[in-house]
Amino acid sequence: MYNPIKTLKTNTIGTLNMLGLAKRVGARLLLASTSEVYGDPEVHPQSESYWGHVNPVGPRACYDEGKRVAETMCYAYMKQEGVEVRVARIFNTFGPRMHMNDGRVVSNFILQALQGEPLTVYGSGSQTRAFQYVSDLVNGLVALMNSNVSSPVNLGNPEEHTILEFAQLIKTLVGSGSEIQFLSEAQDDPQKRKPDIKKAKLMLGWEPVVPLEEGLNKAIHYFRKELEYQANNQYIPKPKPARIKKGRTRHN
Ligand SMILES: O=c1ccn([C@@H]2O[C@H](COP(=O)(O)OP(=O)(O)O[C@H]3OC[C@@H](O)[C@H](O)[C@H]3O)[C@@H](O)[C@H]2O)c(=O)[nH]1
Repeated sequence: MYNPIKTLKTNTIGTLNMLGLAKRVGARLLLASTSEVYGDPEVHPQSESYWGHVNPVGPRACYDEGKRVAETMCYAYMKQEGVEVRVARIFNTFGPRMHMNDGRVVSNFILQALQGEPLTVYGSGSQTRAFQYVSDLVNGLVALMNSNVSSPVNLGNPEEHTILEFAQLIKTLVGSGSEIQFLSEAQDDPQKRKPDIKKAKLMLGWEPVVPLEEGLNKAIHYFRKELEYQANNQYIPKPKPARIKKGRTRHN
């Protein structure tokens, strides 16, 4: 996490401000919550009824606990002030126009594979994740906002992969000769993660439709173009014009 305190402030004070605004103008508020509320789960797959297993003082805590309290605040404002809330628990999502350096596994592996650098697997790579394409998420969020479901809903793709399998898949799709490099395990890294999406299917009529490889090919295409663009548009600073001194004009 780049800035834990800012992350915590955004998730707590930011959500509080938005809830106050929603109350004042009578708006329905969408909270982009996260699968991180389940922490390193003891239940698999994770359904919305699971309370989670988060280390409150670990390195992920500012994000995880920040989102957990954001959910708490939503339901306090709903019950006490009548604010309408919709809470999406979003699982790992990717697609074109994601930030190249956001540090998550999809962007890291694609960039590394395209640049011929080693793909950095944290730990043994046996931990699992389920990756969702961005347009599926957007459709789920629209369906949620248009529904009358005020309790939390998982939005994710339930197709589960180990991180090592995922590294190999990216290498194949990119056609890359990069090696796989094993680095030390990230502290408190969830070992398994897969959404139970029964609730979204039943109550929103929603499920992901974009196959993983199709989505990854679109993301790879985007990253390739971005790298080409950056290589062709290096910023070359122009020499500054000479500074003209203010003050009395000198007459020599
Ligand atoms: O270079 C990398 C980056 C990540 N990883 C591993 O890949 C897995 C996925 O890590 P990511 O950083 O992409 O993100 P996570 O899945 O842990 O959480 C992310 O997606 C789900 C959302 O709910 C969270 O809000 C978001 O932070 C982890 O096990 C991580 O250790 C690597 O092995 N190498």
